[in-house]
Amino acid sequence: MSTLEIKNLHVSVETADGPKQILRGVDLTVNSGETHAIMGPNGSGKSTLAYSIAGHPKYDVTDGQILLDGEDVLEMSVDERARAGLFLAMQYPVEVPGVTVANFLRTAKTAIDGEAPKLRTWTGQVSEAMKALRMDGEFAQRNVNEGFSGGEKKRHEILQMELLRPAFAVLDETDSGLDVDALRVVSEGVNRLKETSEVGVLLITHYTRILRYIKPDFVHVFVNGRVAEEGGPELAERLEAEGYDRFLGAGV
Ligand SMILES: Nc1ncnc2c1ncn2[C@@H]1O[C@H](COP(=O)(O)OP(=O)(O)OP(=O)(O)O)[C@@H](O)[C@H]1O
Repeated sequence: MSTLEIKNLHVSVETADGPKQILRGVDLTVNSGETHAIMGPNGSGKSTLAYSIAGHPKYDVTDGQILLDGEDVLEMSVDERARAGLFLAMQYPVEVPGVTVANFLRTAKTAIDGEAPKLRTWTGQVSEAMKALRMDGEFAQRNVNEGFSGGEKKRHEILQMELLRPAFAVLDETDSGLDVDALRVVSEGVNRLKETSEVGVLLITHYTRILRYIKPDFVHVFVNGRVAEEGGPELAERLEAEGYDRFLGAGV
């Protein structure tokens, strides 16, 4: 069993007006096999947490710790974090012109495992995962995210996750922009990984609809760079019914 611990995390970002403090003391522990939903109003710092875990250079950790089984994640480079088992499905996946999906996936798998996967087994795994995600086979020959629709980009993020089989996956608004069918297909992908591995999931979302497919064990409400409230799945239902007014008025 693995544990991802976030302790008293403070993060600032460099802006045109100087550094801006975004995270102001986040504490969160995710164990293998658990699913944690992170909800909260726009601008409360959810993506900042995701990028800080992944190691985006724009985000400066000014205090606190991120530990993976006691190892200091903040000392690791981005690729070391990926090899250690951390995965981020991005809110806005970037285009990589000139690199096909097939090449990208195989290169990532090779970098993470330290050896190239056996071609025949790998090709079979990729086409099976693509089929399960209702992705046309020709996708493998397209350049990463180039001309992909919003839904196709999100499916591609989940395809990577299924094939790379991380210890911890952070899904940053993977549900946004998906139609109902795509939402179900993407959720099934996450659930397949949950059923066949001990993955711990941090699911950033604005909507409870994805939580009907991917059942969270815990829900955390982010407000103004901190966790303002924590609870079980019922908390998500309450937020949907009541909104965030009670937090915003309280000056948390
Ligand atoms: N590079 C940056 N330059 C300036 N401000 C930034 C930058 N990155 C983040 N911020 C600011 O930090 C705050 C938190 O942003 P973040 O994207 O983490 O919030 P969020 O909770 O994910 O929001 P949303 O729900 O709208 O996606 C916002 O006010 C945002 O404008």
